[in-house]
Amino acid sequence: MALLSSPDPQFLLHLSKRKFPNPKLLLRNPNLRVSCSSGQLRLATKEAVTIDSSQLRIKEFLTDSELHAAVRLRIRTFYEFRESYGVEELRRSLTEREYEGLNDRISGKLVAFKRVACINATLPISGSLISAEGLCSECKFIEDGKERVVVGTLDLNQCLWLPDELTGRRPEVSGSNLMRAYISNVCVAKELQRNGLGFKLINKSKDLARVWGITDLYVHVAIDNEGAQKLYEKCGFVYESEEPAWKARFLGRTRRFLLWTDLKN
Ligand SMILES: CC(=O)SCCNC(=O)CCNC(=O)[C@H](O)C(C)(C)COP(=O)(O)OP(=O)(O)OC[C@H]1O[C@@H](n2cnc3c(N)ncnc32)[C@H](O)[C@@H]1OP(=O)(O)O
Repeated sequence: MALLSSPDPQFLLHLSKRKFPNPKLLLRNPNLRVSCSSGQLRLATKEAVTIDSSQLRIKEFLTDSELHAAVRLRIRTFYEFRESYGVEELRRSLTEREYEGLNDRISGKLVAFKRVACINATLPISGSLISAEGLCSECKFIEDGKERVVVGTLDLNQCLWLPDELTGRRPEVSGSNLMRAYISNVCVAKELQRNGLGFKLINKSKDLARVWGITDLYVHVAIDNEGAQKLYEKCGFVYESEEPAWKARFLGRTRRFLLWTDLKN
């Protein structure tokens, strides 16, 4: 199998014009789509949306409507739905369940969480974003009478551990002084990935964590999610531990790494 981590579009176009005997290509460039039928490699460039950085806002959510939009982005990113009878109902119930859970964590109803913030990256519906119709209709919200779209989101959780996840070792917990936090639910709209949004969101969460007095920040990542691992590595996270295979099997999911970064400096 050919493994291309940064395929050159010209090279792929060249390949696509030829019969390719066994074109099993594993592509990791999110802006390229490759399909293959009867030995013919087909290449399509996904509609890439560029960002006007001057319009980008990254901050903790303010309104209920924005929180709903952030949850819709999560459901859209983390679940794959096949269009079929009842799929809308399923989407709605997942969204409601996630919204209620997040709202409970943020409003302090769950004692295991000392403090939780949902940090969103948002853009106005204008310019090149208009071409991302699905994203705009699903993830829009109103702010000061104007429509904006949640294009990236994550949670910052100040707590000892997250349910069903590995627990960080640092810092040792003394008294009620909880200086450990975890980032979770990191996602960027697929139309806008590789524009630096993930990096900016993580940096924003580090800033907020410092304001909260956090010294040790953690994130869990599936061992096969290379894109996210590279992002966390770029943001200064390093390996601390990994989930045992039996536990991942028991929970019916891919094994996770636990990554750590020091916020003391
Ligand atoms: C705790 C958790 O939530 S783990 C789950 C993480 N979330 C997901 O997997 C959901 C689906 N994926 C996504 O939403 C996005 O791809 C994210 C959040 C992983 C990355 O967001 P993006 O905005 O695309 O990342 P961003 O553009 O900031 O990339 C920063 C760096 O991360 C690395 N990176 C990001 N995506 C990839 C990728 N697909 N392949 C390789 N490297 C990648 C690169 O080093 C990149 O720097 P570069 O562009 O200068 O090379």
